[in-house]
Amino acid sequence: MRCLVRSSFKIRQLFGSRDCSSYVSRMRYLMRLKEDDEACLRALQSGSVLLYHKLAPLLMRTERGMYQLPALQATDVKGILGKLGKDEQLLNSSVLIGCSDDNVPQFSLDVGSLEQAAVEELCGGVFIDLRKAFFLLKGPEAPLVSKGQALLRWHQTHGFCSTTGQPTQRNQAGSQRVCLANGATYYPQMAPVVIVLVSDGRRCLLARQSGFPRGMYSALAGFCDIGETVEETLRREVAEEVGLEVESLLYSGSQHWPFPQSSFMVACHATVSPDNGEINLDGAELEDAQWFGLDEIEEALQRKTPLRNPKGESSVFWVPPSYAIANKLIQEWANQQKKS
Ligand SMILES: NC(=O)c1ccc[n+]([C@@H]2O[C@H](COP(=O)([O-])OP(=O)(O)OC[C@H]3O[C@@H](n4cnc5c(N)ncnc54)[C@H](O)[C@@H]3O)[C@@H](O)[C@H]2O)c1
Ligand SMILES: [Mg+2]
Repeated sequence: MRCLVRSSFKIRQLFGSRDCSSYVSRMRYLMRLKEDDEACLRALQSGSVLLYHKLAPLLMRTERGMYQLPALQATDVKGILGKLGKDEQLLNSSVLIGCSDDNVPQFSLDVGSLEQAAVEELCGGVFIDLRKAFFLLKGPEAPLVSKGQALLRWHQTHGFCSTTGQPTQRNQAGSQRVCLANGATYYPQMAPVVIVLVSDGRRCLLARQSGFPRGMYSALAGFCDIGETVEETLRREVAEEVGLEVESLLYSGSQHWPFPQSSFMVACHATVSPDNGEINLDGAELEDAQWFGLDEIEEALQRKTPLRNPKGESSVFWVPPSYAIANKLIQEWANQQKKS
């Protein structure tokens, strides 16, 4: 199996236009905040805070009917806590998630212990389940909100050491937890997943699980087994799910995917021989898998929202929306086909 990586091209494309010195200073600043609890606590006082209620992020509706993240500062959050008669110390349980381009440290905080409606009223926003919120936000706000939720979720589910059973204690940034009994350090985790768009040179292969929304087909995906390389997972998943033997692969990009929990999606293109393209479906995981030609794919890519039949279900073929890395793979394949 051949493995091709468009490395130098990719690196220039991703980072070429950035102001390198300010990027480096921002990353060094974040690094320091992860290591220095007091510096992180000070940074929090002048930082921006994304609020969540039981892991649902707070969004604001704009005058044009769109949604965005409210620009809350730490002082705003203290004001809200004060008005609700709650201890300002709750702010200190915020976790560090990044630093904006204009050097403002960004945190996320779950206020699930407060009354949801009261917080919404004071903020002029609404807490929306991430599955919906993710698709309502534009640009870098969607990955930021999913990162904030992923880190909060990890803390909520890793309060105890799996060896001693004793409580673990977080650092101020929330980048790690330590067991006070045996000193074991735990770091936030993502589960690696390979997502692959298989092509036979003329058509691409998309599949659907029974739980997908009606009519939606996506690229094949699968979790990496422990000890596997990306290449091995890709080859195994394609063999398991559709019974095909991959001949070559090409890395495309990656994405943090928050559903159902944090996955690290590694996206690739792969080819199979057109002479051995007969699909042999694993019915336990997939409901259907089909080869699609360029015309069908282009039509599906142009469908912004799926068409609905009178029962409210989509009856046509459509593909995941632009935020999903599956969409990027399908788009790349279509562009490549049009060139050749
Ligand atoms: N962002 C995108 O464009 C996109 C597109 C398709 C799928 N996905 C995501 O890819 C992920 C994996 O796809 P899949 O469901 O086909 O995987 P899969 O083919 O590996 O099948 C899932 C099964 O794998 C097992 N499994 C092994 N390790 C696991 C782990 N760490 N967490 C959960 N289950 C594990 C479970 O038995 C589970 O039922 C899904 O979470 C899905 O949301 C993302
Ligand atoms: Mg799968």
